Amino acid sequence: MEISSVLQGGYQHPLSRSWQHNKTLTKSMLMYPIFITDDPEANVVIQALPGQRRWGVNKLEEFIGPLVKKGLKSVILFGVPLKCVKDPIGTPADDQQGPVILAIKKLKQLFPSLYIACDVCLCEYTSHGHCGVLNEDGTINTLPSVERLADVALAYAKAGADCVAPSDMMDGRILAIKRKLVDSGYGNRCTLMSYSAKFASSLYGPFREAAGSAPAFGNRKCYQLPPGGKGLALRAIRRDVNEGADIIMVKPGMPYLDIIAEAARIAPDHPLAVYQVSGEYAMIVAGARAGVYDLKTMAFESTQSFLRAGCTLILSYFTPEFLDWLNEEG
Ligand SMILES: NCc1[nH]cc(CCC(=O)O)c1CC(=O)O
Ligand SMILES: [Zn+2]
Ligand SMILES: [Zn+2]
Repeated sequence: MEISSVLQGGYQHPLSRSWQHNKTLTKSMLMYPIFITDDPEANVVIQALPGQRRWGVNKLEEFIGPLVKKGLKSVILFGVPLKCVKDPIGTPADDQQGPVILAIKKLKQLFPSLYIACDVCLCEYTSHGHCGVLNEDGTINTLPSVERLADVALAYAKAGADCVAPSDMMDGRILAIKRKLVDSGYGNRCTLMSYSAKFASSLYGPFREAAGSAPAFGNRKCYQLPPGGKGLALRAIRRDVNEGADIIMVKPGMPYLDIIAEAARIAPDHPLAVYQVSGEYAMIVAGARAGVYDLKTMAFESTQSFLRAGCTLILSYFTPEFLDWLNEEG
């Protein structure tokens, strides 16, 4: 055999195997998505998302405390308002007594060093369930949409959020949010993470059940990207870089690894996040339950693929499991 044919000597030991990884998963790369509802005592199982719950503000200490002890570094909050009155402009999104703003303040007080990101969107708060403000004919009205999103983002920043993350996909919202943060003195106090390449995916189903955010009519195809639209995704990433995003995100993860790799190439100077979304998580859990693979092995394989493609940050519902699994790995 030719000398150059022999590769196996380079990964014969667990340690030398680990040196072959471009990057190895660490706890600081994980951001945990959590659902906060407006019953302060809530601790409610979400059927569609095995192992995940809707939490009330008064339960955050018992929920998050043990995870922080295990090394949890960051969370991203999603509001699930069940009691509020929704309206066409999503007024409850920045209600000072709403679940997200109360949760930011509570978490900051309980866990001062926990990094708190907030999803910024209107769909959980609008009567029509769309992510922006609409014209009479049901199309998106862009300018009031981005104005409203910027107000919501600023309200979260003022409440103490370390990061605001708009997931709405309205045109121009990164610029509008960045400008508002800067003009209000939060430009150096709050990260702007853009869901830049967010595709119109089948994999958001469990989330929409969890958050009660399915659109009342139509779909999100006029703002979320077509799954085959690589060029459009790259334009959206370049645009958001130019508009002032601090972190770029690709979403979902596993079916879009090529987009992650392209994003790492065209935005090499920005941290790159991936959202392993609700449907990916549910699919991985269901596969393990059906005996297709071992859950832990598959979950690690999924994150290895994200890191290999170029991610620096992973939003995952597996975060609590990874904290345990990474402790076992030593
Ligand atoms: N703007 C709403 C939003 N923010 C995050 C997700 C998906 C997250 C997940 O599936 O885990 C969605 C769903 C959607 O756009 O319909
Ligand atoms: Zn939305
Ligand atoms: Zn969202």
